[in-house]
Amino acid sequence: MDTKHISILGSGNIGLSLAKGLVKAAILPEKNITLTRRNVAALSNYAELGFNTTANNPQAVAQADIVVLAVLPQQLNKLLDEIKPQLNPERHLLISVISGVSCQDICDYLQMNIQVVRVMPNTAIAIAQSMTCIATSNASEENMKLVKDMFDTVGVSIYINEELMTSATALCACGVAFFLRSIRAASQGGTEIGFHAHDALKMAAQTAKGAADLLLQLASHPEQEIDKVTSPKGCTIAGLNEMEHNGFSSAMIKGIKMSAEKAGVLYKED
Ligand SMILES: NC(=O)C1=CN([C@@H]2O[C@H](COP(=O)(O)OP(=O)(O)OC[C@H]3O[C@@H](n4cnc5c(N)ncnc54)[C@H](OP(=O)(O)O)[C@@H]3O)[C@@H](O)[C@H]2O)C=CC1
Ligand SMILES: O=C(O)[C@@H]1CCC=N1
Repeated sequence: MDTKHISILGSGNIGLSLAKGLVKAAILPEKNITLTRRNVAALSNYAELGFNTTANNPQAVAQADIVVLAVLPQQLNKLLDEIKPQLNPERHLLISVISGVSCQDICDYLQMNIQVVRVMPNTAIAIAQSMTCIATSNASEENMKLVKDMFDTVGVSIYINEELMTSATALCACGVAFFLRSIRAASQGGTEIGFHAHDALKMAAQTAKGAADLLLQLASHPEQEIDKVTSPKGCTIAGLNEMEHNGFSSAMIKGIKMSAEKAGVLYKED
């Protein structure tokens, strides 16, 4: 893909994670990536690394083949107003990572039939470990493949129906925070039972990574692996049941449902 130029409009947490991932996976060099934000001074470290940085969105669009929209949902309409004169449906492919905004919402707002691919990565894209969901209502198969190939190099990606995008947001994008909070809680428990905080965090994180890899590498079910840990009358089942009495699974399920509901109204709330 080294002949393409990607402009990421809205280079905050996810936009920068994406840029780092693309470079790390050698999909594109820094010079083929333009990063924008209004406070462009905050991108000075990235300019030093060789990325193009600017606050000028129309100029960034004019340079690009692929335009990534990565602002907050409530910032989108203003951005679309700004770049509309530069957008060319024959040339540009839009990739939107914005939660709660459909491909059709973008075409309707622009009053333009431009190809839009909706992508939901997570921040682990910075280390090529994203779970990325991809959907469209109007992009060509060729462009869908291009986007999937791109995101496959920075983690695992799947196509989903666009109506499941807000669910994917909750499970996979918000999910990073949910699992991190679980690891943090485990480390706090570890400190209470005797480990220094930094040791407890490392031990909890590696334990979580091993547990996830048991599922991914062995293609097994969580309960199958849990059964191997829970010795009869043992300490694991005692701890696990105590957690369940306090609503562990229920809290995670309710949180994911709440996030999915919220993801669905982010754009409309504006
Ligand atoms: N964070 C995550 O894990 C994920 C986020 N998303 C989605 O990605 C989008 C961005 O989220 P996130 O990165 O967390 O948010 P951030 O607030 O970190 O990033 C948004 C960025 O957009 C910039 N921005 C705002 N308006 C403009 C504009 N007109 N032109 C150029 N830049 C602009 C802001 O900088 P400045 O104020 O300087 O302009 C800011 O850096 C959201 O829609 C979110 O739903 C999707 C998947 C995962
Ligand atoms: O919290 C949010 O709204 C964004 C979307 C998914 C992850 N972060």
